[in-house]
Parts: sequence; C-alpha cells; structure tokens
Amino acid sequence: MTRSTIAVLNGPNLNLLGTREPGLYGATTLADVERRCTEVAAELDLDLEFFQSNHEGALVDEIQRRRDDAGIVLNAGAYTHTSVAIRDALAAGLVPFVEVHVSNVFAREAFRHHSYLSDLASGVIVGCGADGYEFALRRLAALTQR
Ligand SMILES: O=C1C[C@@](O)(C(=O)O)C[C@@H](O)[C@@H]1O
Repeated sequence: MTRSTIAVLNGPNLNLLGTREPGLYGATTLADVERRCTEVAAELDLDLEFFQSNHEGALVDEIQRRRDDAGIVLNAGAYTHTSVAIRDALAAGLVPFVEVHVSNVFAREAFRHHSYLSDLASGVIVGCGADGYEFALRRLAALTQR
C-alpha cells in the first residue's frame, strides 16, 4: 500500500514566521513548523511535502498539482481574505484540506474575519499559534484513515 501524501502549503509572508510581528505570530519559524510536522508525519506514517510562496498564481499551480494527495494543510495568509482564484483551485481539486491561521483572525481587523476558503474546508484552526499546523495534520490523518 502506498503511503498517503499530505501537503503543507503556506502563502505570503509566512516565510517570515518567527521574525514577523512576533506579538501576533510568535517566535516559531517556518523551518521549526516544518521540522515539527515532519516528526508528526513519521509518527503517523505519512509522507509530507512543503511549499511556500508569496505569489497567488504559484499557490494556485501548487494546489492544482496536489489533486491526488490525501490532504492539504493550508495557511493562505492574506489571500485567505481576498482570493477567489485559490478558492476555485481548492474547489476544483476537492482534496480535503484544513485551513490554519496562526493568529486569532477573529480578534483582529474586520477584513480578516471573512475567509474565501473556510466553507470548503474540512476544518479550520485559528489562533493556536504554530501548533495549529500539527493539529491540522493530525486531523487530516484521522480523516484519511476512515
Ligand atoms: O498572513 C497572515 C497570517 C494569517 O493567515 C495567520 O496565520 O494568522 C492571518 C492572515 O490574516 C494574515 O494575512
């Protein structure tokens, strides 16, 4: 049996995690997140692939490439609140995905309260810091093993 692949996709400015507005996003870097996810994937017997881009079209391309994956952990950053194109790519692929936000977007500016993605998501994890990625991975593993 082939192992399931889960993609961990991060959008704009998430390459700056750990240094960017640490009061909001904490001190954990994206490399730390990826290390932790790799440990959890080994425990869950999953293959993981990581991708980060600051460009909307690159994220659309990557989501299209992921259509045979078991699931996607997605922090689309600011594109969450603006991108019909990313929504359409997710809708086209129909791969289960969990939307992650490191910060509690609902405690922030009103423009962050709306997501173009959430109603398509299998789950949404908000405001749990960098741990949200691990929670999302565990949730997708549970969903794909059903
Ligand atoms: O870039 C980001 C990061 C974010 O997705 C988060 O992880 O909390 C929240 C978004 O509103 C913001 O634009």
